[in-house]
Parts: sequence; C-alpha cells; structure tokens
Amino acid sequence: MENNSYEYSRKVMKDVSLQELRDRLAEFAKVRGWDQYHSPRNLLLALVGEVGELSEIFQWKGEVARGLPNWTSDDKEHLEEELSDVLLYLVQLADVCGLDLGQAALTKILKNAQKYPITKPT
Ligand SMILES: Nc1ccn([C@H]2C[C@H](O)[C@@H](COP(=O)(O)OP(=O)(O)OP(=O)(O)O)O2)c(=O)n1
Repeated sequence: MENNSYEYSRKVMKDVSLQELRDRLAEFAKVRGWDQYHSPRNLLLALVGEVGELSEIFQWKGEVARGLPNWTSDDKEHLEEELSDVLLYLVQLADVCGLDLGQAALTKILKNAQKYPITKPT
C-alpha cells in the first residue's frame, strides 16, 4: 500500500535502502498503470531531464561552497527535490533493467579502489 505522507518519509524512514526506494517506486508506478511507460529508454530520458533540472539550480551561480552556507532553505529544498528525482529515476532504471544497483555500486567502489590505490605523500 502506498504511503505518501511527508511525515512518513521524514520521520519514520530514517534509514532508507535502495531496495525500499525500488519497491515503493514499483508500487507507485503499478497503481497508476505507468509500468507500460517505464521502459529502460523512457526512464533514461526522464533521468537525463532531471539531471538538466538539477544543473539549472547551479547554473550561473559561480562556485558554490560545500554545505551551501549562503543558500536559503527554499533553495536547499529545491535541490533536495531535484537530487531525489535523479535518484528515483536511476533506481527505477536499474530495476527495469533487472540490475541490483546497490550491489553494483559496491562492486564499483571496490574496482575504483583497485584502480586508484592510496599513495603515500613523498
Ligand atoms: N512517469 C513518471 C512520472 C513521474 N515520476 C516520478 C519520478 C520523479 O521523482 C517525479 C518526476 O515528476 P515530474 O515529471 O512532475 O517532474 P518534477 O517533479 O521535476 O516537476 P517539474 O518538472 O514540474 O519541476 O515523479 C515517475 O516515477 N514516473
């Protein structure tokens, strides 16, 4: 059963897993009859569109300090939403491709560590 409450997402789900997001998104699409539109290609295009919306937030701002110290709470909330849209489409894309995104990402981190070993300063 879907639960859309903002309270639920903010307070109950303190620790969110990719599997939880995947399952909730699959339910979201299913109850709306949207599975038919959620092909890998369509989800990829939707993902790219959201990356564009995310980029717009930073467009023309110049360099931005870590932690976004001068941003308003509205700006930060907007950023949270666009980052989430990107994540949610990415999770759905991996799902309809039949891939385990969490495991794949962990494996990639291990590969990255082998490719870029820690070097001690001389
Ligand atoms: N067919 C769809 C349509 C939407 N969503 C979900 C995933 C995103 O989290 C969000 C995207 O919704 P919108 O297309 O309304 O995009 P925005 O939220 O960015 O709204 P806007 O483009 O008006 O800023 O909804 C989805 O899973 N499948």
